[in-house]
Amino acid sequence: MTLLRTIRSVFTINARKYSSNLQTKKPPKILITGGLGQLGVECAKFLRGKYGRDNVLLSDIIKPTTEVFNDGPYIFADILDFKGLQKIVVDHRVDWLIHFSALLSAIGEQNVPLAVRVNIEGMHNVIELAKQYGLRIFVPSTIGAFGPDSPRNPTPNITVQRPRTIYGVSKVHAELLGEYYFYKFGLDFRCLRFPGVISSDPPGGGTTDYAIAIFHDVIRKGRYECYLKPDTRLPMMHVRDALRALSEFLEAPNEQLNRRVYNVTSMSFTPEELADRMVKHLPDFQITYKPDSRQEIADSWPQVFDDSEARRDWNWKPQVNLDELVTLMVKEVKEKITANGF
Ligand SMILES: NC(=O)C1=CN([C@@H]2O[C@H](COP(=O)(O)OP(=O)(O)OC[C@H]3O[C@@H](n4cnc5c(N)ncnc54)[C@H](O)[C@@H]3O)[C@@H](O)[C@H]2O)C=CC1
Ligand SMILES: CC(=O)[C@H](N)C(=O)O
Repeated sequence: MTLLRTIRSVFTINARKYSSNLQTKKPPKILITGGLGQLGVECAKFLRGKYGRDNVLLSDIIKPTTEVFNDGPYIFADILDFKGLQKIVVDHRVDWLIHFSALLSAIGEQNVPLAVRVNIEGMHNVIELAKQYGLRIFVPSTIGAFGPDSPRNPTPNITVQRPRTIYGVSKVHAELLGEYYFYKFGLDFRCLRFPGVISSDPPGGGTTDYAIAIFHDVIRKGRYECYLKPDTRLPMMHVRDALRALSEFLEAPNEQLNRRVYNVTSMSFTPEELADRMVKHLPDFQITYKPDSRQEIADSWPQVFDDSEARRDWNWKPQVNLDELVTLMVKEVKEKITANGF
């Protein structure tokens, strides 16, 4: 059999398996790695609403809160332990893998060897795992996969990628490896490049974290010291849109996808513009600016992200604009502070 025919037949088998799943409405069994970070818990809630509580397995290497533990299945999974991952996929009959484990941009610069292990070695493990067991695999990439040589306003889907953080380098590596496995082995690899994702959960140590921290500090203390300059423009998105993008993209039929890696975004704003919109809800707060090493990272990232290919191929469309994002965040952060003092 020629290589091309082999790839086609792997595809046909996977596509048949999935379309028969859709016809019988058998929901996929989904494993989320790195699930106790900013995105994982919300993602599990969202997907459990869609596919059923027991069909979404949340995993991480840290101990879950009682609330997370009671919310649905949770297991220990270290992405650096290949055999452990194999056992989970077999024991739980996993169909889809959502790979969230990572060290983000700012924290990655503080521990480069660990970022290499988690972001690069970990990626090697999960992609081999997905290939071995015929899983559909989703790996998020980021605006951080671009660098100072990339066009910044707008940044198209295909352009120069020369990031200057280990986080960015590891994400470009993940994108390329995933595309390679797709072409070589027919692996159903899917990847979205997210902008800064905003939610009320604590962020994991990125450059866009200010847009979350500002709500917590202003609501609790009435002031915020921002580590980026007031005019630093970055692409952003509310978590509601991010999870909807992930879910719609995961469900898109293969025939609709011209790429395995897509830019997605909702909006772009600066700290100053965000603070201006917040004043409507929280009139008396102070913001000061004290740029640190994250400024250099932000200055090398896209300012405006071009997601026209995602809009064209699988009908991506954001729903939450800046005013709605501020309204949602004020409400959600207040609720979180009341509930657990965070
Ligand atoms: N939050 C954001 O603004 C954006 C996130 N992304 C991507 O989405 C994914 C999830 O992001 P967040 O939830 O914000 O990250 P996070 O930093 O909040 O969470 C990452 C999780 O990975 C876990 N982890 C670390 N080492 C591990 C290991 N050896 N085995 C298993 N898990 C391990 C950590 O315990 C942590 O819970 C990441 O891949 C990130 O690059 C992409 C763009 C934007
Ligand atoms: C945009 C991201 O990937 C993340 N939030 C970070 O700032 O590192």
